[in-house]
Amino acid sequence: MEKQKLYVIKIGGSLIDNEGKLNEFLEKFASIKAPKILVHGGGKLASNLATKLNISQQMVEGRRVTDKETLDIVTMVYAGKINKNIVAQLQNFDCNAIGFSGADGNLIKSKKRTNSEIDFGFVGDVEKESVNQNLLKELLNLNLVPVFSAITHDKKGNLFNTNADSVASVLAQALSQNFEVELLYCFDKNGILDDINNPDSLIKTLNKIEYLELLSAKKLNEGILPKLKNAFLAVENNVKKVVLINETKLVNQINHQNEGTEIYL
Ligand SMILES: Nc1ncnc2c1ncn2[C@@H]1O[C@H](COP(=O)(O)OP(=O)(O)O)[C@@H](O)[C@H]1O
Ligand SMILES: CC(=O)N[C@@H](CCC(=O)OP(=O)(O)O)C(=O)O
Repeated sequence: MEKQKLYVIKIGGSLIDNEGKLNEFLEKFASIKAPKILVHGGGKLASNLATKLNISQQMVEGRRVTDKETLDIVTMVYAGKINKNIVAQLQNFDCNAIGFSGADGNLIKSKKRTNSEIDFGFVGDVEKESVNQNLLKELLNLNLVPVFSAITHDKKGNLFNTNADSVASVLAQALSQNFEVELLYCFDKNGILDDINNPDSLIKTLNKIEYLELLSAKKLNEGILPKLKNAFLAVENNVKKVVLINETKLVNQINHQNEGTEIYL
């Protein structure tokens, strides 16, 4: 039997930081007819609040080192302010959104990140087995639209900060068992650029070998690193289509006009 199409769509800091652009995006997202899940980051907003509160922040390879104070900030900002605002805006566009952290309904478990030379603190890593896909399927069957922040839990009472690109990837991987999943990473560039300063240098398709070449040529840095790592993990784990696109191109992408960078093995 043919699998039903499902979109897993991830948005990040620069869009969330701009109320007007975010609302435009959410109106387009709400208009997608197929089942869909939204995953949001919000790193910029969390960094701004931390600066105001004089709590210094450190990013390593696109991931935030998260001490207890920072965990409180990201929980409030991601699972609170941003998640609830997005849900309210989607409701305004007649999209029956429901907001979650990974702890809600035990939807996404994570394990403290330990496989690194530095201690990231309260940062949790996720894998496709971490996703409670039975509950997610039930929610989608009810025509609800799950909206995820990147806060997860270990089921021992601890919350963890998880990279939002990783959350989107594992959701897409887990749901690929039952759906034909298209994973879209929406961000502020047109896709992967060969020259970060030239918006016309879009790379339309990227396979693993070309990716490793870009890495060694130092053409990829910081925020794009977790995005690409997770994009490749998704295609390696049966996600049907993975594309990195400009956040203004969502409707074109849904209408099959490929405009960003499509990821291949
Ligand atoms: N080769 C590249 N092509 C596109 N973007 C790149 C590249 N190298 C680095 N980047 C940077 O990665 C950023 C996206 O990562 P990030 O800011 O973390 O996005 P988000 O918050 O949406 O997850 C882009 O805005 C860009 O500055
Ligand atoms: C562990 C870790 O790095 N978590 C991320 C979660 C938010 C995120 O990914 O936000 P963007 O998608 O807007 O970058 C962070 O705190 O920045």
